[in-house]
Amino acid sequence: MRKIRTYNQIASRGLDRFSRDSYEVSSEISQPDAILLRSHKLSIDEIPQSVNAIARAGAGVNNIPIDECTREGVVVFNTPGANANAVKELVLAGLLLSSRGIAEGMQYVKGLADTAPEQLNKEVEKGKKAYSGVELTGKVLGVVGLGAIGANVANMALELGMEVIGFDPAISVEAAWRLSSDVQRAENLASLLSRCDYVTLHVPAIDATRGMINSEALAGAKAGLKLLNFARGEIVDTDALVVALENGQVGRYVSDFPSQLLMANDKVMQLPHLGASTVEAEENCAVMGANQLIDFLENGNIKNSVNFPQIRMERTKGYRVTFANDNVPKVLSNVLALLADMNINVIDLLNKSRNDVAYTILDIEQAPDNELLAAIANVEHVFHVRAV
Ligand SMILES: NC(=O)C1=CN([C@@H]2O[C@H](COP(=O)(O)OP(=O)(O)OC[C@H]3O[C@@H](n4cnc5c(N)ncnc54)[C@H](O)[C@@H]3O)[C@@H](O)[C@H]2O)C=CC1
Ligand SMILES: O=C(O)C(=O)COP(=O)(O)O
Repeated sequence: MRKIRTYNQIASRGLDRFSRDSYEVSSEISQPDAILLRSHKLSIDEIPQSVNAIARAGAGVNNIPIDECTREGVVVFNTPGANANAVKELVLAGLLLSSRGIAEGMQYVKGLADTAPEQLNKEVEKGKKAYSGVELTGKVLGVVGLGAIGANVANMALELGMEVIGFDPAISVEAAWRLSSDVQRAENLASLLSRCDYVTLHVPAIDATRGMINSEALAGAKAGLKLLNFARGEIVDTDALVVALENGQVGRYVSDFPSQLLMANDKVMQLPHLGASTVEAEENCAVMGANQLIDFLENGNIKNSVNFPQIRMERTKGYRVTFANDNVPKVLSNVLALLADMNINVIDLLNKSRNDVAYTILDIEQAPDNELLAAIANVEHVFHVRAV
């Protein structure tokens, strides 16, 4: 019986992927084979030795201690694109909320609850001028990060009649294919900020992006910028934002990562972290995360990992062993020499690497015993071995 420890609310369509005959799935398990989670901030102490893999049902993996996981041979997955449409639709809401007096107007109408029915229409007409706004069509939108979400947002904005400028120094080939050729390319963040009425952020929280929207960046922005942050709170330097809101450099800030510092600011609209909270996105992410875990636990295959190479080997016959090692010469040949010494025949093997990590799937003729697994683990530079 394999064990899956869950954190957060994972959609049941995903959990149902684990057959009850072979898996125990619960938020109470103490020695799991794998972890399935969403935004829970996972500390290294919550990852016992028994864990071989962690799947993030979502995009951002800044809640997982990836470097430590890699060192322990723990494969970390995410579910690229599975919630991109949900975020795109909330960004559309953010664009509208920052342009029209929707939230404030609703608040105003609620305040008229005690108005006499025959007076209501008159009061509404009297007050409405305070809530008029501007249209999106013809305005310039800057999209920072053109991955699964950013590309979707950029294409949507073109359909709304906006002019779209994108910035992504590391855009992937697939993302570039998804992007309309009408999206203009900014050479750098400063150039994008200086030209846009609206800017929406869709980058991961990594060292290069934390605080990238700082006082210097904001000082170069077009005055009255409407800034949308549905990426991560820490990408925007909140202290700098408070100043920019005060001096009018930023006209509106909409985010689903609320900050205490911005609570009382009338120019700020803060939502709960709702970007991926739709039935569809929650199901897509949970199913994709569960499928990836199952294929890894049962076959050693890796798809959509953020720290291990992509690898897949068809299962034919024999017994499967996988191992991870530092990506240096001679490790594979040393393991094969060891197998030869032990008179163990190899049926098939596949070896892939990514940065400092190499990973091998090995199908052998006889069932691996503890002695064999220990011998492979003892080969210099091997740091994880598993009989699958
Ligand atoms: N609010 C919410 O509920 C959600 C928020 N997110 C956040 O959005 C982020 C993006 O998600 P996806 O588009 O699915 O990821 P993705 O990996 O498809 O796209 C991220 C893009 O950012 C680009 N990038 C990285 N560093 C950059 C930099 N310094 N400047 C400009 N571009 C840079 C990458 O090249 C990549 O194209 C996630 O990492 C997560 O933090 C994701 C899903 C839901
Ligand atoms: O996928 C992401 O990066 C998200 O931010 C979504 O977070 P959630 O799964 O809703 O806690």
